[in-house]
Order: sequence, then structure tokens, then C-alpha cells
Amino acid sequence: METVLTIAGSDSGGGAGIQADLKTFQELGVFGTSAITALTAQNTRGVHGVLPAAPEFVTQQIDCVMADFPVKAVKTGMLFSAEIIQAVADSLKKHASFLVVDPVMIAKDRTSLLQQSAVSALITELLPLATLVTPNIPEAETLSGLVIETQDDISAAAKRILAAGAEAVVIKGGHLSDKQATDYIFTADTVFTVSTPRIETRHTHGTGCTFSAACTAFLAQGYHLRDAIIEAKKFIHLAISQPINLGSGHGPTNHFAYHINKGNCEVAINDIR
Ligand SMILES: Nc1ncnc2c1ncn2[C@@H]1O[C@H](COP(=O)(O)OP(=O)(O)O)[C@@H](O)[C@H]1O
Ligand SMILES: Cc1ncc(COP(=O)(O)OP(=O)(O)O)c(N)n1
Repeated sequence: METVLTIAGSDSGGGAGIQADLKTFQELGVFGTSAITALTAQNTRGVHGVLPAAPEFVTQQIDCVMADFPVKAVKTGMLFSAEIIQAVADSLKKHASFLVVDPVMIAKDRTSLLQQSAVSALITELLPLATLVTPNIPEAETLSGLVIETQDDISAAAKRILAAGAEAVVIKGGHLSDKQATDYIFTADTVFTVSTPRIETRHTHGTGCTFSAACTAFLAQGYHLRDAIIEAKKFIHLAISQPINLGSGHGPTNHFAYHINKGNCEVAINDIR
């Protein structure tokens, strides 16, 4: 069994962060380990408190895991501060594994999960190490410094993110309003989209964490990047389409759905380049 590591914040509500990552890893048959960057007091209504870990303790967690497990792929989520990002980057530089960077910035209730002063560290320290970066539209705007209104804007933002050193970027379309939920994938020489029908639901807490954790699990299992993204898209579509109806706010997605449905989901793929 392959081992993966998530470096992220804890969501006490269990729908996002470390908890979503570990549930996704478990469902996809990889062994999940974790380094916790921050505790959040959180439920489906919002984030009520944030307690960051000391950067040295984040380093200690990563180094402990790396010293004992053959970690095939790493995922980062909420990193909170420039100091924690520096600690994570310094540790990861010592290890060769796939790295999926989910550049978590704000929660659905607008609580900041990344200090404004940490954005440049994310770009200069972590993106150059990334196999894949998975921003949503507002995160892609912040990483690229561009306003995204059209597909040309998405391409321009992706170019800037690739120029920062990432091997590939998925700009996720969850925040757009088209009938299809379309994600845009860019590498140095390919561009394609993956789409599934947009589902009308309030149960979308942790969609980004879950999607990027699924990409990480598939990469660890030897899937090529394109196939890992397509399979992760199935995982998140099924998780959103069969909600478990918990909580009075934005409820969690259903991490069991992919397994129960044996991954049975149509993804429309459009090769642009
Ligand atoms: N209502 C929805 N119906 C179908 N897919 C969705 C929906 N909302 C988000 N997605 C998909 O979930 C994944 C996460 O996207 P997004 O919600 O934009 O991320 P984040 O949680 O980081 O804001 C993407 O693959 C996106 O297309
Ligand atoms: C601890 C923690 N990490 C990340 C998030 C944000 O998760 P995301 O998948 O982007 O989902 P939403 O916040 O958009 O529901 C979080 N809330 N908490």
C-alpha cells in the first residue's frame, strides 16, 4: 500500500482540511499520514477559531513521518503563515515525492486561512516544488495577480502560475456559474478541461480539499497526471451528488460515494492543446 502525507489544518467539523484528506485517502486505498499546521474550531456554519501550530512543530511532524514511511505523494492545504510555508518547503526539498499544492486561502464564510503576508511565500517557496497546483478561481486570481472573468483570463492566470515553477495547474470552476462544473488543466504543453454537470446543493464544504486529496492518492498509485485528475473529478462529483445531509450550513460531501458507486461517473474531457 502506498503512503501519502497531508500537511494541512484540522477541521473539527470533519468536512474539509486534514479530516477530508484522510477520509479520501482511506476510500482510495492509500495509507494517510498527516502534519497539522493549525487547529480550527469549525462546523458547517463557519470557522469560529484558528490556532496555528509552531512552525518548528510542523517541521517535526513532517520529518517524523518522512523518516519512517516511504511517502509517495504529499498534499498541502491550509498553511496559514509565511513561517509555516517556509518550514514546509524546507522539509519537502529534502524528499522526492509528488507534491499537490491546494493553495487554501479563505473558507466559505470568508474567514482567512492564509495570512495576506504569506501569499508571496506560497508563490516563491512552494509553487516551484509542485507537481500540481489546484486553485479555485479567487485563489488563481491571487496567485496570478489577474482578475478572471473569461476563459482567456483563466489561460493567462495559468501561464503565470506555471511560470512560478509548478509543473501543472488545475483552475477549478466550482465558483463559476455555468451548467457544467468545468475545471481547466494546464501543463507546459497541454491544455484540457474536465466537466461534470453542476449540482444545485448547499453541501459543498471541503470540495477543494477532497478533490486535491483524490489527485494525490491517484498520483501515489501510479496514475499519470491526466488520469489522476479525471479520476479525482469523478470522486468529487459523486461526493457532491450524493450528500449525507449533515449540518445546517454548507454540509460535508460524501466521501463514501465513489467507493459505493465503484467510481461510476461520466466526465466530459475536452482537449484544447
Ligand atoms: N455544485 C457543484 N457541482 C459539481 N461540481 C462541483 C460543484 N462545486 C464544485 N464542484 C467541483 O468540485 C471541485 C472543487 O472546486 P471548488 O469548489 O471550486 O474548490 P474550492 O472548494 O477550493 O473552492 C472542482 O472539481 C469543481 O468543479
Ligand atoms: C482546515 C480547513 N482547511 C481548508 C478549508 C477550505 O476547504 P475547501 O475545500 O476550500 O472548502 P470550503 O471552505 O470552500 O468549504 C477549510 N474550510 N478548513
